[in-house]
Amino acid sequence: MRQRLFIKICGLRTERDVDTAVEGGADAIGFVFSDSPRRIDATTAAKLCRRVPESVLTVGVFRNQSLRDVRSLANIAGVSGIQLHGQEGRGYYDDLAHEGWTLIRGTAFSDHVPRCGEMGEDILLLDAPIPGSGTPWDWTRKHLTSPGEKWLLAGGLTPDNVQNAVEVTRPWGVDVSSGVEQSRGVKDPELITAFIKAARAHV
Ligand SMILES: O=C(O)c1ccccc1N[C@@H]1O[C@H](COP(=O)(O)O)[C@@H](O)[C@H]1O
Repeated sequence: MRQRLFIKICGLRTERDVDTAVEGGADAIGFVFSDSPRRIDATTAAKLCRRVPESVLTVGVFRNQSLRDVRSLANIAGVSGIQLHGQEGRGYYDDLAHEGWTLIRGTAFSDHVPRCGEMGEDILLLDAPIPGSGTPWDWTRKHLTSPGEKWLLAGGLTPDNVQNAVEVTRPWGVDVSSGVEQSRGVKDPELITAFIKAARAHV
């Protein structure tokens, strides 16, 4: 039997959107703490995190920020996971290891398929070159090499294409931001619900 697909909804900023994702069955939700139209301050994220059951992973998303800022913002928000989406090196991951966070490494897909765990991450996220842009990459090339067990497909996913994307690439999970928005940075609850339903409808 096929394993349950892990679903992360990223770039949340309101109580309504957090509740919709959790009630819809998301396994993880993301808060963006780097430059982005979805950026949220850590105090607001902390209030939102308090609405989320422990079974749902709360993730702070960072990009080329200092370790000091990452630790500080993640602690204030009270997230359980840290997603690094820049050029953070192995030493950066080593510094964060053993501090109790689930570490997600976001990286653009290229001809060299990275392996989950090679930088010390718990989950690998394969994305388009510009994260959060809503641009899909050529998923059909992924199957040339498997990136390992725990990897998330991301980049331009929508309620309309996620089922096909999952069937083609067979990821451990999926991550979406733009594809569940009514305008840049503004989530659409109906699209969040539709995305989760469509992602879980794969065969
Ligand atoms: O969403 C952002 O603005 C963002 C900023 C900095 C790093 C990562 C960001 N988002 C991540 O991008 C992917 C895919 O997004 P999309 O569905 O193509 O819009 C997702 O994993 C977000 O975590």
